[in-house]
Amino acid sequence: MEDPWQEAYDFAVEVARGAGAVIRKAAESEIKVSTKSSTVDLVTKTDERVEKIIIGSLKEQFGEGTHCFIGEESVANGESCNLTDKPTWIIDPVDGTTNFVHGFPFVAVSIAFAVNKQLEFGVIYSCLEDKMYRARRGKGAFCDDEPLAVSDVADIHKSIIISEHGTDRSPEKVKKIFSTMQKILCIPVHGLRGSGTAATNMCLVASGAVEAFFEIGIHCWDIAAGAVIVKEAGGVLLDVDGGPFDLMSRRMVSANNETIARRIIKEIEIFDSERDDAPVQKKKK
Ligand SMILES: O=P(O)(O)O[C@H]1[C@H](O)[C@@H](O)[C@H](O)[C@@H](O)[C@@H]1O
Ligand SMILES: [Mg+2]
Repeated sequence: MEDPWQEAYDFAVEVARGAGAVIRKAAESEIKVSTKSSTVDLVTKTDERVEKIIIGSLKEQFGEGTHCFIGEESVANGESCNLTDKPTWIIDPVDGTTNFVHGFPFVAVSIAFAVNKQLEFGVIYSCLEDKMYRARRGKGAFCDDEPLAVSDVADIHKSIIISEHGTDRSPEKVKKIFSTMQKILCIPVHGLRGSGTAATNMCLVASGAVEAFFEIGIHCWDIAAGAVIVKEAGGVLLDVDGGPFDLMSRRMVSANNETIARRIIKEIEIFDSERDDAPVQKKKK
């Protein structure tokens, strides 16, 4: 078959749009909040409901047996987070749950699709802004129907860099995060930013609004769709140690070009973050 995944890509766009409409509606009512890995790792009924809607629609369309699913809330409820060679959907139903809870206006639905561990496409619907970002491997990145291209800034002094603080507030990690930010700010760069959603941050890199986004502690569902979108917009992805990008490693630098990425990497103070695909019995509580 010439183009085996086009139908799946088109369907993912529609599913993401529908999921975003559910989130927008839920944002109008009272939001009940629970916590997951820490007291600042928030989850709501909407996260769970939207993930069920997305996975339910995908299963109905493509069959249960042939496709695999890695979803943020399913993993939180004990399902496996192993990326195999099978066609696999990687889903963050509400990226930016803290923003959603507080009414901070960046919340995204993130859906990616990988085959043979290679990301084939990514769809990010920034649902409060009503912007649909999408990209297919080898076929370009778009916001709505406009092609996306990363910024052409090569001088770090003329850049805006995004990073986030994550949800692990152990003092030694927070110290490293702030020390890294301080060093980057003092390069100096034009500014540091953060939208509160990794998916949206990657769309900002892809659209040229910022030069880079990096974070340690994110999960595969936060960045899988964004990885395709950044790459197809002409950007680069690297590990925070300068090695190749590894989707399951929970760390990443995405940038408009390698010069900017490597300049940031020089300043990053790396800390441990257990891999998404770490064997379950070895996972720390
Ligand atoms: O939990 P959600 O809102 O899906 O994802 C967020 C991560 O938890 C947080 O660590 C990260 O900083 C934020 O960018 C991300 O999108
Ligand atoms: Mg997320």
